[in-house]
Amino acid sequence: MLSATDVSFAYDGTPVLAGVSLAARSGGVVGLIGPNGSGKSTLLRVLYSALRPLGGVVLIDGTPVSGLRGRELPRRIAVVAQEAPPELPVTVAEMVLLGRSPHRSSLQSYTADDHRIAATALHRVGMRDHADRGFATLSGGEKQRTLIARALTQQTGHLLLDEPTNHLDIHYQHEILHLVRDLGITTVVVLHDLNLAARYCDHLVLLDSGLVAASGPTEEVLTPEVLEPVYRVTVRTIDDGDCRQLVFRPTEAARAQDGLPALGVPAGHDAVSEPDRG
Ligand SMILES: Nc1ncnc2c1ncn2[C@@H]1O[C@H](COP(=O)(O)OP(=O)(O)OP(=O)(O)O)[C@@H](O)[C@H]1O
Repeated sequence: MLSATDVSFAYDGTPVLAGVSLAARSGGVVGLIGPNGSGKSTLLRVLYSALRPLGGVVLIDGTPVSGLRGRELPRRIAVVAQEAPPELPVTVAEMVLLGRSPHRSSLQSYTADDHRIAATALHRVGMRDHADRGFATLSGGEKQRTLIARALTQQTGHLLLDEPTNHLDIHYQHEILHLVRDLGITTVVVLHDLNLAARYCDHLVLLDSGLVAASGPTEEVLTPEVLEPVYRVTVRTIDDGDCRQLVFRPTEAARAQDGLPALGVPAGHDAVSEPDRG
Protein backbone atom coordinates (compact mmCIF):
# COMPACT_ATOMS: atom_id res chain seq x y z
CA MET A 1 0.00 0.00 0.00
CA LEU A 2 1.30 3.43 -0.97
CA SER A 3 -0.51 6.57 0.10
CA ALA A 4 -0.07 10.31 -0.04
CA THR A 5 -2.22 12.45 2.23
CA ASP A 6 -2.78 16.17 1.78
CA VAL A 7 0.54 16.68 -0.02
CA SER A 8 1.64 20.15 -1.03
CA PHE A 9 4.79 21.22 -2.86
CA ALA A 10 6.27 24.39 -4.37
CA TYR A 11 9.30 25.07 -6.59
CA ASP A 12 11.06 28.24 -5.39
CA GLY A 13 7.88 29.49 -3.73
CA THR A 14 5.62 28.70 -6.70
CA PRO A 15 2.93 26.24 -5.56
CA VAL A 16 2.69 23.15 -7.76
CA LEU A 17 0.72 20.68 -5.60
CA ALA A 18 -1.94 21.57 -3.02
CA GLY A 19 -3.82 19.15 -0.79
CA VAL A 20 -3.18 16.14 -3.03
CA SER A 21 -4.13 12.71 -1.72
CA LEU A 22 -3.73 9.34 -3.41
CA ALA A 23 -3.96 5.75 -2.26
CA ALA A 24 -2.60 2.78 -4.20
CA ARG A 25 -3.87 -0.40 -2.56
CA SER A 26 -1.72 -3.51 -2.54
CA GLY A 27 -1.48 -4.98 -6.01
CA GLY A 28 -3.51 -2.20 -7.62
CA VAL A 29 -2.58 0.03 -10.55
CA VAL A 30 -3.30 3.74 -10.04
CA GLY A 31 -3.04 6.01 -13.06
CA LEU A 32 -1.96 9.59 -12.58
CA ILE A 33 -3.41 11.69 -15.38
CA GLY A 34 -3.78 15.39 -16.13
CA PRO A 35 -2.76 18.11 -18.58
CA ASN A 36 0.82 19.25 -19.13
CA GLY A 37 2.25 20.98 -16.09
CA SER A 38 -0.53 19.78 -13.76
CA GLY A 39 2.01 18.29 -11.31
CA LYS A 40 2.06 14.56 -12.15
CA SER A 41 5.85 14.11 -12.27
CA THR A 42 6.26 16.31 -9.21
CA LEU A 43 3.81 14.16 -7.27
CA LEU A 44 5.63 11.01 -8.40
CA ARG A 45 8.95 12.51 -7.17
CA VAL A 46 7.32 13.27 -3.82
CA LEU A 47 6.07 9.66 -3.66
CA TYR A 48 9.60 8.28 -4.02
CA SER A 49 11.07 10.88 -1.75
CA ALA A 50 13.19 12.62 -4.40
CA LEU A 51 11.32 15.79 -3.34
CA ARG A 52 10.33 16.64 0.19
CA PRO A 53 6.74 17.89 0.40
CA LEU A 54 6.00 21.21 2.11
CA GLY A 55 3.07 19.55 3.82
CA GLY A 56 1.40 16.17 4.02
CA VAL A 57 2.78 12.68 4.35
CA VAL A 58 3.65 9.74 2.09
CA LEU A 59 3.39 6.27 3.61
CA ILE A 60 4.62 2.99 2.22
CA ASP A 61 2.96 0.07 4.00
CA GLY A 62 2.39 2.43 6.91
CA THR A 63 6.00 3.73 7.11
CA PRO A 64 6.80 7.36 6.22
CA VAL A 65 8.79 7.21 2.99
CA SER A 66 10.93 10.13 4.18
CA GLY A 67 12.26 7.89 6.98
CA LEU A 68 13.64 5.20 4.65
CA ARG A 69 17.41 5.41 4.43
CA GLY A 70 20.04 4.15 1.99
CA ARG A 71 19.10 0.91 0.29
CA GLU A 72 15.81 0.59 2.21
CA LEU A 73 14.02 2.84 -0.29
CA PRO A 74 15.09 1.07 -3.54
CA ARG A 75 14.33 -2.26 -1.88
CA ARG A 76 10.74 -1.08 -1.41
CA ILE A 77 10.11 1.12 -4.49
CA ALA A 78 11.36 0.81 -8.06
CA VAL A 79 11.15 3.90 -10.23
CA VAL A 80 11.26 4.47 -13.96
CA ALA A 81 11.52 8.26 -14.16
CA GLN A 82 11.24 10.50 -17.20
CA GLU A 83 14.82 11.68 -16.92
CA ALA A 84 17.20 9.44 -18.86
CA PRO A 85 19.95 7.91 -16.70
CA PRO A 86 23.54 8.98 -17.37
CA GLU A 87 24.92 7.33 -20.51
CA LEU A 88 27.07 4.78 -18.72
CA PRO A 89 29.32 2.65 -20.93
CA VAL A 90 27.46 -0.53 -19.98
CA THR A 91 25.69 -3.28 -21.86
CA VAL A 92 21.95 -3.83 -21.65
CA ALA A 93 22.51 -6.87 -19.39
CA GLU A 94 24.76 -4.84 -17.07
CA MET A 95 22.22 -1.99 -16.91
CA VAL A 96 19.48 -4.42 -15.90
CA LEU A 97 21.72 -6.12 -13.32
CA LEU A 98 22.09 -2.73 -11.61
CA GLY A 99 18.53 -3.35 -10.41
CA ARG A 100 20.00 -5.95 -8.03
CA SER A 101 22.26 -3.34 -6.34
CA PRO A 102 19.91 -2.60 -3.42
CA HIS A 103 20.00 -6.30 -2.53
CA ARG A 104 23.79 -6.70 -2.29
CA SER A 105 26.73 -4.89 -0.75
CA SER A 106 29.05 -3.03 -3.12
CA LEU A 107 31.79 -5.60 -2.44
CA GLN A 108 29.68 -8.62 -3.36
CA SER A 109 29.62 -9.84 -6.94
CA TYR A 110 26.37 -10.72 -8.65
CA THR A 111 25.08 -14.20 -7.86
CA ALA A 112 23.65 -16.73 -10.30
CA ASP A 113 20.25 -15.77 -8.91
CA ASP A 114 20.85 -12.09 -9.76
CA HIS A 115 21.73 -13.06 -13.35
CA ARG A 116 18.66 -15.29 -13.61
CA ILE A 117 16.34 -12.51 -12.31
CA ALA A 118 17.85 -9.99 -14.74
CA ALA A 119 17.58 -12.41 -17.68
CA THR A 120 13.91 -13.08 -16.87
CA ALA A 121 13.18 -9.33 -16.73
CA LEU A 122 14.94 -8.80 -20.08
CA HIS A 123 12.88 -11.59 -21.60
CA ARG A 124 9.63 -10.11 -20.25
CA VAL A 125 10.24 -6.76 -21.96
CA GLY A 126 11.37 -8.38 -25.21
CA MET A 127 15.01 -7.29 -24.87
CA ARG A 128 16.77 -10.63 -24.33
CA ASP A 129 18.27 -10.63 -27.84
CA HIS A 130 19.83 -7.21 -27.14
CA ALA A 131 21.51 -8.21 -23.85
CA ASP A 132 25.06 -7.68 -25.17
CA ARG A 133 24.36 -4.37 -26.93
CA GLY A 134 25.73 -1.13 -25.48
CA PHE A 135 22.90 0.64 -23.63
CA ALA A 136 23.89 3.95 -25.25
CA THR A 137 23.38 2.50 -28.75
CA LEU A 138 19.72 1.56 -28.18
CA SER A 139 16.71 3.33 -29.68
CA GLY A 140 14.47 5.38 -27.35
CA GLY A 141 11.92 2.57 -27.02
CA GLU A 142 14.60 -0.07 -26.44
CA LYS A 143 16.14 2.07 -23.70
CA GLN A 144 12.74 2.51 -22.08
CA ARG A 145 12.11 -1.25 -22.10
CA THR A 146 15.58 -1.86 -20.63
CA LEU A 147 14.89 0.59 -17.78
CA ILE A 148 11.58 -1.13 -17.09
CA ALA A 149 13.46 -4.46 -16.96
CA ARG A 150 15.91 -2.89 -14.47
CA ALA A 151 12.96 -1.82 -12.29
CA LEU A 152 11.50 -5.35 -12.44
CA THR A 153 14.90 -6.73 -11.41
CA GLN A 154 14.67 -4.73 -8.17
CA GLN A 155 11.80 -7.06 -7.17
CA THR A 156 10.07 -4.43 -5.08
CA GLY A 157 6.49 -4.43 -3.83
CA HIS A 158 5.92 -0.95 -5.29
CA LEU A 159 6.54 0.42 -8.74
CA LEU A 160 6.39 4.04 -9.92
CA LEU A 161 6.43 4.77 -13.64
CA ASP A 162 6.52 8.20 -15.29
CA GLU A 163 5.09 7.93 -18.79
CA PRO A 164 6.53 4.44 -19.37
CA THR A 165 4.94 4.21 -22.82
CA ASN A 166 6.89 7.22 -24.08
CA HIS A 167 8.88 6.13 -27.15
CA LEU A 168 7.10 2.77 -27.32
CA ASP A 169 5.27 1.56 -30.42
CA ILE A 170 1.64 0.51 -30.00
CA HIS A 171 2.54 -3.16 -29.56
CA TYR A 172 4.93 -2.44 -26.70
CA GLN A 173 2.66 0.20 -25.12
CA HIS A 174 0.14 -2.58 -24.55
CA GLU A 175 2.71 -5.29 -23.87
CA ILE A 176 4.44 -3.26 -21.13
CA LEU A 177 1.26 -2.06 -19.42
CA HIS A 178 -0.18 -5.57 -19.60
CA LEU A 179 2.99 -6.85 -17.98
CA VAL A 180 2.84 -4.15 -15.29
CA ARG A 181 -0.75 -5.00 -14.47
CA ASP A 182 0.02 -8.72 -14.38
CA LEU A 183 2.92 -8.20 -11.96
CA GLY A 184 0.33 -7.69 -9.24
CA ILE A 185 2.50 -5.18 -7.39
CA THR A 186 1.34 -1.80 -6.13
CA THR A 187 1.85 0.60 -9.03
CA VAL A 188 1.43 4.30 -9.70
CA VAL A 189 1.82 5.17 -13.36
CA VAL A 190 1.75 8.59 -15.04
CA LEU A 191 -0.04 8.30 -18.37
CA HIS A 192 -1.05 10.81 -21.03
CA ASP A 193 -2.90 8.25 -23.11
CA LEU A 194 -6.31 8.02 -21.49
CA ASN A 195 -7.25 4.96 -23.53
CA LEU A 196 -4.29 3.07 -22.07
CA ALA A 197 -5.37 4.32 -18.64
CA ALA A 198 -8.88 3.01 -19.36
CA ARG A 199 -7.56 -0.44 -20.17
CA TYR A 200 -4.85 -0.96 -17.55
CA CYS A 201 -5.62 1.14 -14.44
CA ASP A 202 -8.03 0.24 -11.62
CA HIS A 203 -8.16 3.71 -10.20
CA LEU A 204 -7.30 7.17 -11.54
CA VAL A 205 -6.23 10.45 -9.99
CA LEU A 206 -6.78 13.40 -12.30
CA LEU A 207 -4.62 16.43 -11.51
CA ASP A 208 -5.41 19.91 -12.75
CA SER A 209 -3.11 22.82 -11.83
CA GLY A 210 -1.78 20.93 -8.82
CA LEU A 211 -5.20 20.03 -7.43
CA VAL A 212 -7.07 16.73 -7.54
CA ALA A 213 -9.87 17.36 -10.04
CA ALA A 214 -11.18 13.80 -9.73
CA SER A 215 -10.18 10.55 -8.10
CA GLY A 216 -11.91 7.19 -8.20
CA PRO A 217 -12.44 3.97 -10.10
CA THR A 218 -11.28 4.36 -13.71
CA GLU A 219 -14.75 4.27 -15.29
CA GLU A 220 -15.96 7.02 -12.92
CA VAL A 221 -13.12 9.39 -13.86
CA LEU A 222 -13.04 8.75 -17.62
CA THR A 223 -16.34 10.47 -18.41
CA PRO A 224 -16.99 13.48 -20.66
CA GLU A 225 -18.32 15.46 -17.66
CA VAL A 226 -15.04 15.04 -15.76
CA LEU A 227 -12.55 15.24 -18.64
CA GLU A 228 -13.93 17.99 -20.88
CA PRO A 229 -13.43 20.98 -18.54
CA VAL A 230 -9.92 19.80 -17.57
CA TYR A 231 -8.57 18.93 -21.03
CA ARG A 232 -10.68 21.48 -22.97
CA VAL A 233 -11.66 18.98 -25.68
CA THR A 234 -14.91 17.27 -26.55
CA VAL A 235 -14.94 13.67 -25.32
CA ARG A 236 -17.06 10.82 -26.64
CA THR A 237 -16.99 7.36 -25.09
CA ILE A 238 -17.26 4.15 -27.08
CA ASP A 239 -17.73 0.65 -25.81
CA ASP A 240 -14.86 -1.54 -27.03
CA GLY A 241 -16.32 -4.74 -25.63
CA ASP A 242 -14.19 -5.33 -22.54
CA CYS A 243 -13.25 -1.69 -22.02
CA ARG A 244 -14.51 1.86 -22.48
CA GLN A 245 -12.46 3.88 -24.96
CA LEU A 246 -12.49 7.60 -25.68
CA VAL A 247 -12.55 9.73 -28.83
CA PHE A 248 -11.48 13.36 -28.67
CA ARG A 249 -12.21 16.47 -30.70
CA PRO A 250 -10.83 19.98 -30.26
CA THR A 251 -13.47 22.55 -29.29
CA GLU A 252 -13.98 25.92 -30.96
CA ALA A 253 -14.26 27.60 -27.55
CA ALA A 254 -10.87 26.28 -26.39
CA ARG A 255 -9.20 27.27 -29.69
CA ALA A 256 -10.64 30.78 -29.44
CA GLN A 257 -9.39 30.94 -25.82
CA ASP A 258 -5.89 30.01 -27.07
CA GLY A 259 -6.10 32.61 -29.87
CA LEU A 260 -6.15 29.92 -32.57
CA PRO A 261 -8.17 30.17 -35.79
CA ALA A 262 -11.53 28.40 -36.04
CA LEU A 263 -11.42 24.80 -37.24
CA GLY A 264 -11.51 24.28 -40.98
CA VAL A 265 -9.57 27.47 -41.70
CA PRO A 266 -5.85 26.61 -41.97
CA ALA A 267 -3.54 28.95 -40.05
CA GLY A 268 -2.42 31.92 -42.14
CA HIS A 269 -5.16 31.36 -44.73
CA ASP A 270 -7.81 34.02 -44.38
CA ALA A 271 -10.53 32.96 -46.84
CA VAL A 272 -11.58 36.57 -47.44
CA SER A 273 -8.15 38.09 -48.09
CA GLU A 274 -6.74 35.13 -50.08
CA PRO A 275 -5.64 36.61 -53.46
CA ASP A 276 -7.65 35.55 -56.47
CA ARG A 277 -5.49 33.04 -58.36
CA GLY A 278 -8.07 32.51 -61.14
N1 LIG B 1 12.65 21.84 -11.27
C1 LIG B 1 11.63 22.68 -11.44
N2 LIG B 1 11.77 23.99 -11.11
C2 LIG B 1 10.75 24.88 -11.25
N3 LIG B 1 9.52 24.53 -11.73
C3 LIG B 1 9.34 23.25 -12.09
C4 LIG B 1 10.37 22.27 -11.96
N4 LIG B 1 9.88 21.08 -12.40
C5 LIG B 1 8.62 21.31 -12.78
N5 LIG B 1 8.28 22.61 -12.59
C6 LIG B 1 6.98 23.23 -12.87
O1 LIG B 1 6.02 22.60 -12.01
C7 LIG B 1 4.80 22.42 -12.72
C8 LIG B 1 4.43 20.92 -12.68
O2 LIG B 1 5.40 20.23 -13.44
P1 LIG B 1 5.34 18.67 -13.61
O3 LIG B 1 6.54 18.26 -14.40
O4 LIG B 1 5.14 18.04 -12.29
O5 LIG B 1 4.00 18.51 -14.46
P2 LIG B 1 3.46 17.27 -15.30
O6 LIG B 1 2.01 17.17 -15.01
O7 LIG B 1 4.28 16.06 -15.04
O8 LIG B 1 3.69 17.81 -16.77
P3 LIG B 1 3.87 17.07 -18.20
O9 LIG B 1 2.58 16.36 -18.49
O10 LIG B 1 4.08 18.22 -19.13
O11 LIG B 1 5.05 16.14 -18.09
C9 LIG B 1 4.99 22.97 -14.11
O12 LIG B 1 4.49 24.28 -14.14
C10 LIG B 1 6.49 22.98 -14.28
O13 LIG B 1 6.90 23.99 -15.16
